Amino acid sequence: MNPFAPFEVIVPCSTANLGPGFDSIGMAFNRYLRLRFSPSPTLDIRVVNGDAEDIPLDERNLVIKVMKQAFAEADVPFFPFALEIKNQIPLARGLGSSAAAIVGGYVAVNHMLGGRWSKEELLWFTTQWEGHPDNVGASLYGGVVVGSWDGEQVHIIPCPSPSLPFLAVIPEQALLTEHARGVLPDAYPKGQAVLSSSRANLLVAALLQERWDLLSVAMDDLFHQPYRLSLVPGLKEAIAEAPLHGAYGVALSGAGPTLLAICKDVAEAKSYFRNLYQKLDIAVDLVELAPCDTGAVVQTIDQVVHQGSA
Ligand SMILES: Nc1ncnc2c1ncn2[C@@H]1O[C@H](COP(=O)(O)OP(=O)(O)O)[C@@H](O)[C@H]1O
Ligand SMILES: N[C@@H](CCOP(=O)(O)O)C(=O)O
Repeated sequence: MNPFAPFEVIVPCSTANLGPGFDSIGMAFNRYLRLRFSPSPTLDIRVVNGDAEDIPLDERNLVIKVMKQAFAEADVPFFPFALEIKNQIPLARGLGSSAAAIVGGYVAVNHMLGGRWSKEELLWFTTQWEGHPDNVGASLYGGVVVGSWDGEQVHIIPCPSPSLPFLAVIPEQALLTEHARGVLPDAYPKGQAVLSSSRANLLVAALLQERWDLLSVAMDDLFHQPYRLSLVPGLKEAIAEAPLHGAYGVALSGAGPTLLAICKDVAEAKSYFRNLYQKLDIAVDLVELAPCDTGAVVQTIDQVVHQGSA
């Protein structure tokens, strides 16, 4: 058994895409995955509370798979420990639960190994695992991130979060990201790609210049949302109607089925979404979220350690 002082990794959830920023833009919010590690002679995984009832409590657990890979990258043999999972991030709803687990696993190994990896290296490892930098970038850095990954190199620019109310509309039915990526085309007609890319550019400029009036146009996407409409009841109506009912803009959160509304009047938006999903006979949680501007942290008994050297 390798001795280490007990510690906790705290990782924020994330939304990805914000519409046309597909696989590129992410944003962190104040719902967290907490992983508490302590020494143990055997691998002992417990879910203390929260949304993690369906996850395996053995070596098939995503956090453990990621940690084994991280130890292998570091050329250090894996050793057992006790892990308590407290999870506020709903699973398979488009709020980056898997990215949080991946970031949490790498950050934990980095801490156990004395912080050998920089933040950029942690971003590279976690992006390679997830296949896109939007969720892992947000969970690692916090705030809004704009990034790019070509399969070899990853670049992320963290930007400030908008000071606006955010509303997550979280349906009870799960949707695995793998399934929602499977419905996307392999190629796009030029006009469609150019228009969607121009909206992504407009979105970044609108966020930086606080041009909230442009969000409904700038969040209109042609890369993924049209193909996911059939998997997400309510998405089509919400895109057309929510900007008339308290939202500056609305998008599918990640691969869905959660919708994320950036609000000018959160009470009006809540009332709109409540009515919409009542008509569709789908149970939803309406959750107000606040931006999380710090990414993953490690907390020991007496200190908070921000991850990776800058
Ligand atoms: N805390 C966790 N511990 C272990 N596995 C997790 C954890 N969080 C998520 N997962 C795994 O990730 C899956 C969901 O990932 P995904 O389909 O990408 O959805 P999302 O990331 O949008 O929540 C879960 O079904 C589970 O297998
Ligand atoms: N860009 C990805 C984001 C997936 O996010 P998740 O939270 O649903 O895993 C995509 O749109 O597929």
